[in-house]
Amino acid sequence: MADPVILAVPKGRILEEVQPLLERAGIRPEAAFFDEGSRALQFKTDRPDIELIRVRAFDVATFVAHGAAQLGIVGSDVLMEFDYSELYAPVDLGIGHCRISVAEPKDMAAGDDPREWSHVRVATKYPHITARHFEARGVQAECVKLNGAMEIAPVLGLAGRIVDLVSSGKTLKENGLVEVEVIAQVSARLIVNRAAFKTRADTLGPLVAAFRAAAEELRDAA
Ligand SMILES: Nc1ncnc2c1ncn2[C@@H]1O[C@H](COP(=O)(O)OP(=O)(O)OP(=O)(O)O)[C@@H](O)[C@H]1O
Ligand SMILES: O=P(O)(O)OC[C@H]1O[C@H](OP(=O)(O)OP(=O)(O)O)[C@H](O)[C@@H]1O
Repeated sequence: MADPVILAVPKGRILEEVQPLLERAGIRPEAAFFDEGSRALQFKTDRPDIELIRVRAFDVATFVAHGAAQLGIVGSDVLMEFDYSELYAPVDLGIGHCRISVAEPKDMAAGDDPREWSHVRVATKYPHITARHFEARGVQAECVKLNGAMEIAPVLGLAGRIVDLVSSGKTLKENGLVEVEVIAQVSARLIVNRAAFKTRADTLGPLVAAFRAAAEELRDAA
């Protein structure tokens, strides 16, 4: 039998929303997959032709782009940041909804007009998205790359503004920040390695179709 297809899934907050999607797509992972306490990284499913790996969100795209995994589930924020030509993103899965935004301290926003910015210093996990956004606006942007907890940067003077994901707005609020510009809406996508999509079309074609149908069913049920 051919090697199993590897589906890369991000650990963390998306995992909960992935569960009904996998179920509807007809893939039942072994129990340890949904156990956040499990230290295993690779998991079997009830289908001998499909295995799962659980990796960091940004790394899902890397595994699939290099063909180490053939399929992945990843936020469109990650695809916007890396722009991998080896990836094909055929299905919007309708989960992991949030937006990527510019935020600044509440006090600063009171007397600030983003249309008047000429230079900004921004703390972010997304330096490429940030650079592209401000370049298109004709604003000179200096990025400080962080891997998390961007919200603490303005109060400590690391950068006046941040670019980060916002969903309920709770994280911004609790850190005295307000959203001043929305850069893009974000949701999770199914990604496929382009070369594998050709060489393993018999397995990957039906799987892409199953995820498309599962996402539509969940959208209709919502
Ligand atoms: N507040 C949110 N609401 C909805 N979706 C989100 C939210 N935050 C992140 N996401 C989505 O989930 C993905 C993973 O985000 P998460 O915050 O779990 O990553 P992380 O904890 O920074 O990852 P890691 O620490 O593993 O690198 C993001 O790429 C994004 O698409
Ligand atoms: O608007 P909210 O609903 O508050 O969500 C926004 C927060 O969610 C994400 O972080 P997450 O909780 O995934 O934590 P992490 O990035 O620190 O892992 C994001 O980086 C924000 O900090």
